[in-house]
Amino acid sequence: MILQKVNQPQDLKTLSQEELLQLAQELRSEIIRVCAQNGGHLASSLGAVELIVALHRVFDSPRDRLLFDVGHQAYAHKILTGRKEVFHTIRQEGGISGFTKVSESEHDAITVGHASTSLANALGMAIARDTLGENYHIVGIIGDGALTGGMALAALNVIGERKPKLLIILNDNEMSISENVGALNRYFREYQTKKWVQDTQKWGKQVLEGISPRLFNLVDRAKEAAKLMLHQENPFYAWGIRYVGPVDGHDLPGLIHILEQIKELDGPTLLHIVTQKGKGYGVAEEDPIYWHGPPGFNPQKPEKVSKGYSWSAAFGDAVTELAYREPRLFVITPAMREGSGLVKYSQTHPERYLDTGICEDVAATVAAGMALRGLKPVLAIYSTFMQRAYDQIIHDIAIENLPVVFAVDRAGIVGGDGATHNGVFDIAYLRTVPNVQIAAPKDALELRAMLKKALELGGPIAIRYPRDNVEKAPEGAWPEIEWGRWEVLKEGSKAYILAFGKTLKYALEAAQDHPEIGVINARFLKPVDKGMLEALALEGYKLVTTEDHQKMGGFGSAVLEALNELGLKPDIRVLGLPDVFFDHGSIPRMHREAGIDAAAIRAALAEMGVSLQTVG
Ligand SMILES: CC(=O)c1sc(CCOP(=O)(O)OP(=O)(O)O)c(C)[n+]1Cc1cnc(C)nc1N
Ligand SMILES: [Mg+2]
Repeated sequence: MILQKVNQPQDLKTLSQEELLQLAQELRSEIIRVCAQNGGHLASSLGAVELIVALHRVFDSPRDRLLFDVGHQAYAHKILTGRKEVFHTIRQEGGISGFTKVSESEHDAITVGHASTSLANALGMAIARDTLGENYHIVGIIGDGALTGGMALAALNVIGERKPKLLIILNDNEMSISENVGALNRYFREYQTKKWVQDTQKWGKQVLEGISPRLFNLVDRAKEAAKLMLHQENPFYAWGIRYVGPVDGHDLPGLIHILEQIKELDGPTLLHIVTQKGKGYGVAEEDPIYWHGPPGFNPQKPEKVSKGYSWSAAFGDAVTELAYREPRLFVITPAMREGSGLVKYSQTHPERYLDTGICEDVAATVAAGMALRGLKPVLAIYSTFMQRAYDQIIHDIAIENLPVVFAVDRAGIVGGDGATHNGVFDIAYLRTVPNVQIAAPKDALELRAMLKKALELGGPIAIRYPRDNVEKAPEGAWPEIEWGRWEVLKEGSKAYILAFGKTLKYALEAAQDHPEIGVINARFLKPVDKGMLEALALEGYKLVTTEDHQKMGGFGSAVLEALNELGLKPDIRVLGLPDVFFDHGSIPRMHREAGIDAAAIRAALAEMGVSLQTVG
């Protein structure tokens, strides 16, 4: 086993070419083994194995800085940089992160999880290096999906002008999570579709002329392509960036050779490598979408597993049905078709579906444009990724009170993806924006009711739901909902728990068998239901709010502000996530630690003197 001899990157310097090739295979086996037990970003990491071996062979981490965009493809990097003994803990409770993380290793140049940040970060590092008169290499490794992000494209614009010595590696596997989208992606597909360009170049014109005019034309196209390959129209040249490629991203000796050739070039160089997502593992090569981030599996007999009926599926079913009833409905996703439950919708309503690529800011303002011109856009977006569209929500949507519905998925702590992916700020950052309303359904039926009503009401409305399974709503069910009104789920004689989303189950659990404790489905978070709140306070009930969101600025804050406006001071406790980041791990454990679960609710009630007699 070569891997046994490798503990740090410098151990690669003495390996022979055969040993490096063997090492790549061993890395692949280890990534498959660990992803089989833990789940994780399998296909992306398999596709980057040769690249990472070549990088650590040619460059000297941690002196040289390797910046992995998104950081989900860096499993081989983690193994090669002193973490092979703990790699089996990846994404697990107390284990290493599934992304690169500065605080985890000196070899991790950036802490990531959100896409498209590596190039701006690399530019900043290059400026720091040059300003301080230091001398080391900086390499930004970015996928074709991440390159659809505005941050990445804008960074290229600055890099091309400032021209620091910087290597950018475009890892192009034609995939984001779904198939990749965008004009740049199309450019690379059309003009460097490797096979026919290489074939025609190989055959030569005279051979083809003798065969048939059709093939002759093929050569002309190849000539055209060659002209493009000579960068006549290559966009990177417009950005002032040297373009090298495309090259085979799995040809380890070739990669090492070319990296050694271009390593010392001055100014910014982009090396375009073409890889296969899932390389080296059949099922992942065949279906890089499912195997982008699978749950655990049997490595000898890998099979797709159903993760149950999720809130995302409930949303997808709802908009798919709604689109037949509402011809102006248009659904937008920023590169999260599968994650947002939109595969079926994209097939049944392709003419009213847009995947913008990984650019939430663009997606939000496209929705604004649609709304300004008579459509009813629904932007399907994860809470954490909606952070990228904050100014667009304010500036392009809320000021004019445009009818845009935000279907906010993954609201709350998400588990394995950790701090970069938790959806725990959206209530706070949306609540402060005038005209924006925020709702949280308790089940799939209520989600349908809210979606339908939101499209009728108009204005910017966020409907948020957690990463969780939910009971499927009957097809065709479109219940009404009293907009803005909370719902009493259980009467109480002394206290009420105000909850929504995942914490509703904690509230019902805390109140179970306790007649003195009532539960309210506080399904409208902005505006809160002041009428019901006033009645509860005036009748002297003790109140507990609980939310899977930062306490600061969350739902509980909204309730306190409303009580203050009402001039009421009931005995109340606000439970929410403390002012820290929650890393990857078990959601129930984090909820317990954060003090938002049933035990915490009961403790808060006891502390307010509500004795819990158990009945029944
Ligand atoms: C992990 C995660 O959240 C990923 S990985 C990924 C595809 C990246 O494609 P790329 O071509 O860059 O890499 P590849 O997988 O090797 O093909 C997306 C869209 N996401 C979700 C996502 C959405 N939006 C933002 C801002 N960041 C992230 N990370
Ligand atoms: Mg890709």
